[in-house]
Amino acid sequence: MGSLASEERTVVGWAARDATGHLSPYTYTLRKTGPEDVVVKVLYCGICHTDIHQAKNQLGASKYPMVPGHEVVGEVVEVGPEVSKHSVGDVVGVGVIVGCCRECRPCKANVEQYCNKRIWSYNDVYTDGRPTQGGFASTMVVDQKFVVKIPAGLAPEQAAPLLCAGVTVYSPLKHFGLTSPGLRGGILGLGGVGHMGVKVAKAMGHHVTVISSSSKKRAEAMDHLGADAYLVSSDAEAMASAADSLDYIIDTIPVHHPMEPYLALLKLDGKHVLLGVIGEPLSFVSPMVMLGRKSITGSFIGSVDETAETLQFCVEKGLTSQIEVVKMGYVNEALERLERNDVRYRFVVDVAGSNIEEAAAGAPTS
Ligand SMILES: NC(=O)C1=CN([C@@H]2O[C@H](COP(=O)(O)OP(=O)(O)OC[C@H]3O[C@@H](n4cnc5c(N)ncnc54)[C@H](OP(=O)(O)O)[C@@H]3O)[C@@H](O)[C@H]2O)C=CC1
Ligand SMILES: O=C/C=C/c1ccc(O)c(O)c1
Ligand SMILES: [Zn+2]
Ligand SMILES: [Zn+2]
Repeated sequence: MGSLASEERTVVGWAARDATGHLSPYTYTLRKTGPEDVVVKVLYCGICHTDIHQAKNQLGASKYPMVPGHEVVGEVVEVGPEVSKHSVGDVVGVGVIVGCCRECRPCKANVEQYCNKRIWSYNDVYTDGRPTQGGFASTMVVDQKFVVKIPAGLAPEQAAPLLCAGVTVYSPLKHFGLTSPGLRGGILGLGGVGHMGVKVAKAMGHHVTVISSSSKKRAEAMDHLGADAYLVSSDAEAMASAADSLDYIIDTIPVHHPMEPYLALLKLDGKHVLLGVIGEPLSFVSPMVMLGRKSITGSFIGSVDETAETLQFCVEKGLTSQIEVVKMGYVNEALERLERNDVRYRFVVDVAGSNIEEAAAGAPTS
């Protein structure tokens, strides 16, 4: 590594250049190491459905070139002089957020993901005016506040999906008081976030029903993930017999979908927690929530503290994510397969094992 803060680093990432969302090698520079910055050599980075939403401009605010990736596990290779949380050699994680104002109510309450001045790990602008770029890259420079230690006992590739998918389910269960054993939960959409939902909810002692768009994942859900029941959402009879049975639903569907069939599954005071990013209005008639005092709410990832808690929870409970590890050269196929619901359940890119700097020699720069 070059001497501390002396120069900007030139790194290689895989970037989308337009709304096709196709990623290709891209060379760019990172800021000099600031006093509170940690330089992270990326080892692994998970592929979240949000990476598709962003790379393909499905949220309408994408800027290119864009290096996605926000389930980043890496090794600390350099620290700024005022870094106290991390040391060179630590294995650490970086998630969706890399900056916040530190002054607003959410920041003071340590739920900085709800800061209106949050800085996203990619497709955003950092305090120095540069674009932020994510974890499908050889290296990131990140403020120590947004870097979590990966605890001993978690393999780095296993830890990657916990940094978004894992904490995204852990946080609302905790926040909404849904951690007591014996609760009956529904996991709607068995993908990257949903499969962590099954695992986390089971580890909390819940009775877990997977609600899926097909029966394809039934055997795995019941036999491997430990779900207690499995509903196919188009099976009207099965859905009707499960009416009024769930304390909560964790809804991870990434596209527009009807709400009423799922609201009907909730018991009195049941909660429907929306996690999927959907850019069109969802609809339901008011008696669907009035008659049963049901709540429809949402939740956004989790704080840095909750991320550390999620990692610890997974170590203590022996939870692992179910992943398919791929090289960076496969990332576009992986994105396509994720989009067509063909992964069990999270792709994780072996970034360090893909030699992207060497492979990209001669690739286009900014
Ligand atoms: N709120 C937050 O903080 C976060 C939000 N997200 C968002 O959550 C959503 C899910 O992310 P992720 O788990 O990575 O995505 P995945 O694609 O891995 O999983 C989504 C699952 O939803 C189901 N699904 C997919 N398409 C459809 C469809 N057309 N109709 C009905 N069901 C469908 C599938 O499950 P099945 O086969 O069982 O039907 C699929 O596996 C995304 O919108 C993502 O952006 C992600 C992370 C954090
Ligand atoms: O995957 C993590 C990000 C999720 C997300 C949630 C809500 C929203 O408006 C986004 O742009 C992203
Ligand atoms: Zn994500
Ligand atoms: Zn703030």
